[in-house]
Amino acid sequence: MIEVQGLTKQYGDVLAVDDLSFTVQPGIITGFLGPNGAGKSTTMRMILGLDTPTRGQALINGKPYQQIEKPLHQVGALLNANARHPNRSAYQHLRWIAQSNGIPKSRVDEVLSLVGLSEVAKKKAGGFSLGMGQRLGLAAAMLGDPDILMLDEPVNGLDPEGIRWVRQLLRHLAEEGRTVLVSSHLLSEMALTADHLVVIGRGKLIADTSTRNFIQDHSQSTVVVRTCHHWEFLGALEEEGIPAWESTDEEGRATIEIPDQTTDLIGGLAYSVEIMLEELSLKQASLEDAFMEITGDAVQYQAEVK
Ligand SMILES: Nc1ncnc2c1ncn2[C@@H]1O[C@H](COP(=O)(O)OP(=O)(O)OP(=O)(O)O)[C@@H](O)[C@H]1O
Repeated sequence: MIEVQGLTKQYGDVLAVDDLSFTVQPGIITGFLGPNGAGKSTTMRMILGLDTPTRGQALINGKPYQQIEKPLHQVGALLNANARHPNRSAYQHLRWIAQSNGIPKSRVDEVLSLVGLSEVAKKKAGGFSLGMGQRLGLAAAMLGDPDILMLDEPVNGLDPEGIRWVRQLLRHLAEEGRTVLVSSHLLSEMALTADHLVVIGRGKLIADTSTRNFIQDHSQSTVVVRTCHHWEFLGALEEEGIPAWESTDEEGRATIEIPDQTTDLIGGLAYSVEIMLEELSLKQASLEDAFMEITGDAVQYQAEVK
C-alpha cells in the first residue's frame, strides 16, 4: 500500500504538488491521471525518495522509502524508460542492477522472458526501439519481485499492440495482489486500464474515485429532438417537469436538447402526446472533454509559466 499525506513540493515560485493526500490499494490498478505538468512525476519521485517534500510525507507499506530494507524487493519503478547504458546489452543492464541488489542471476532470465526480450537479451540496449526500452524498464522494475509497482507513463510512445501488452501485464500483476500505480495524461487510456483513478490538476487532488464512478459523473448525455411541432413539444416537456433548452443543429435548424434523459423516454413522451419527431438522437459528451474541463486550470497554468 502507498499512503500520501499532505505531500507538497515547491520549486521556487512553482507549487508543483499542493497538499496531496491519497492511498493506493493492493489488488487493483490505480491510474494517476493529470495533464502535462500536473505534478505526477514529482509526486512519484517523492514517493520513491528521489525528491524531498517541502511538506507532508509518503509511506510505502507504512515506511518512508529511505527506511525500507532491500527496497527493490518492495517497490519497482519505471520513471524514465531511457535510463540505460547504450553500450550495455539488456542482459548486462539487468544483471548489473540485480548484482548490486543481491538478486540471483536466474531472476534476470525470468524477467527478460516475462517482458518478451529473451531473444534480444544480448543486443546493445542503445539500439532498442522506444517499445523495447519500455519493456526493459518494466523488466528492471520487476527484478526484485516487488509488491508495489509504480510506472510513470509506461505506454508513452508505444504502438497499439505494445499498449495492449502493458495493459495485460498490469492486470496480471494486480490480480496477483500487487499494488499498481500507473501515471498517464490520457483519460482514454486510463479508462481502459485502471480500476481506480487519482486525478490531479495543478498539483491538487481533483478526484479519488473508481474509474466507473468517474466516467459516470463526467460523461453527460443529451437527447436531441427536432420536430415541426417545436413549441408544442417544449410545452409537453415542461408539463412533465423535464428540463430542456432550445438549440440549433449544424444546418441551422431548431432543435430541443434534453439533458440526462434516454431516447426511449423522450420517444415515448412524443408518442403519448401524438407529436411526430423528425429527429431523436443521443449526444454524448466526450470523456476527454470532461477531463480537460475539470483539469483546465492546470493546462492554463502550464501555458502561463512556459
Ligand atoms: N526540478 C524541477 N525544478 C523546477 N520545476 C520543476 C522541476 N520538476 C518539475 N517542475 C515543475 O513542476 C510542475 C510539475 O511537473 P511534473 O513533471 O511533476 O508534472 P507531470 O504531471 O509529471 O507532467 P508530465 O506529464 O509532463 O511529465 C511543472 O510545472 C514542472 O515544470
